Amino acid sequence: GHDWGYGVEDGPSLWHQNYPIAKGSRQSPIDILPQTASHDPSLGPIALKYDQCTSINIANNGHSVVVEFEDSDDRSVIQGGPLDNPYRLKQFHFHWGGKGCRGSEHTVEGHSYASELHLVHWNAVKYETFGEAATAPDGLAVLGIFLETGDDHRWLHTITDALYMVKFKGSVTNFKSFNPKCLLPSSLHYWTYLGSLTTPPLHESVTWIVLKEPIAVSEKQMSKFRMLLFTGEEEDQRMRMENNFRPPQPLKGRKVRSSN
Ligand SMILES: NS(=O)(=O)c1cccc(F)c1
Ligand SMILES: [Zn+2]
Repeated sequence: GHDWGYGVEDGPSLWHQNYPIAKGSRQSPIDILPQTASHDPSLGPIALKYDQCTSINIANNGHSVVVEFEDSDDRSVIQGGPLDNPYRLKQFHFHWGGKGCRGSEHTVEGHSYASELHLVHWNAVKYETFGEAATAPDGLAVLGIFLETGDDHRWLHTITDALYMVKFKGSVTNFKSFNPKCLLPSSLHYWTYLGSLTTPPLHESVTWIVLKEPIAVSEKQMSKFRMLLFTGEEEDQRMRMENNFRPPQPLKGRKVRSSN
């Protein structure tokens, strides 16, 4: 049922009631301090092999808008950097704020961005299914990309133009042959640390790779995300989908490494 959300009655400060790991030792997101992040020369570049990727659909799951991918083989993977294996692309989704407000999950020296894109990958070398990987300490790798408001993003239109089709919670529509490579910034320099899912069940199974360079999107494009609803078509109380981000969590002694 509806056991968690981002409201006053079910928001991030209450998630620990049903998900005690919310107070765990490797929770996400975090506030990243670039000066404290150690430059690790052993950290190679990340490689994104998305050319054969196959998007399937775009859906409103009541918490975010998600684009799912065909993950029955290694056609689209992230590898290198802190990762020992290639991790298979499963889905991507976004977190954002209200009009003109901040909405990213990770922050950089307390600075938050308008939105944050998460590309979710799983370790299909060691685990049979995404579900199994999602509960393993080295099961998932999530690539985080900051979105800041500025110029129109040429390729984000493909996504924002489809959002009207998935306005209500539970709606899903075809979304074929979208390659998320077009959403990457020019630099793949990153910070990396061991963390968790940023929504329930908050499993501590994520190697986070957060790109330093944000991408620019227009306020108009951001406003289209805010026309999505947390609520279903049948519900009479419409709730605009916005501020669907978890605030930074305690670092608890973790080290953040920098690619360079
Ligand atoms: N926001 S996130 O940590 O990327 C995430 C939350 C829940 C499920 C998932 F696959 C990814
Ligand atoms: Zn996310």
